[in-house]
Amino acid sequence: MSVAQLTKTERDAALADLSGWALARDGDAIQQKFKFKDFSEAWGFMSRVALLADAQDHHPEWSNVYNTVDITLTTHDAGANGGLSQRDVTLAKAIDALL
Ligand SMILES: C[C@H](O)[C@H](O)[C@H]1CNC2=NC(N)=NC(=O)C2=N1
Repeated sequence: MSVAQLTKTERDAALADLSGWALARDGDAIQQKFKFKDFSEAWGFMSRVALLADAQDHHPEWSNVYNTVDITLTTHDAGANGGLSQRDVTLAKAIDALL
């Protein structure tokens, strides 16, 4: 199902309201790298994000290397080939609220 892509103005406003997220993929995604004390802390964070993501039916693209978790948020169903939508911003805010 198609989801509305944020306009440039909406995107800039959303970004100003988030902490630590940067635009990626020519504005079609936001990305942040999180760093933890060790693997256990990183995995605990990922578990909590996974529950949030599934509850929102909106899933991150991510990778983990020991104590770091790199998250990219984009909406597959927005725009022609994926884009940034309010669903990404909502999930990013919920992730920020975990920390
Ligand atoms: C059917 C299901 O609701 C969709 O495929 C959801 C699942 N999770 C999703 N996650 C992300 N990141 N983008 C989507 O467009 C998306 N769509």
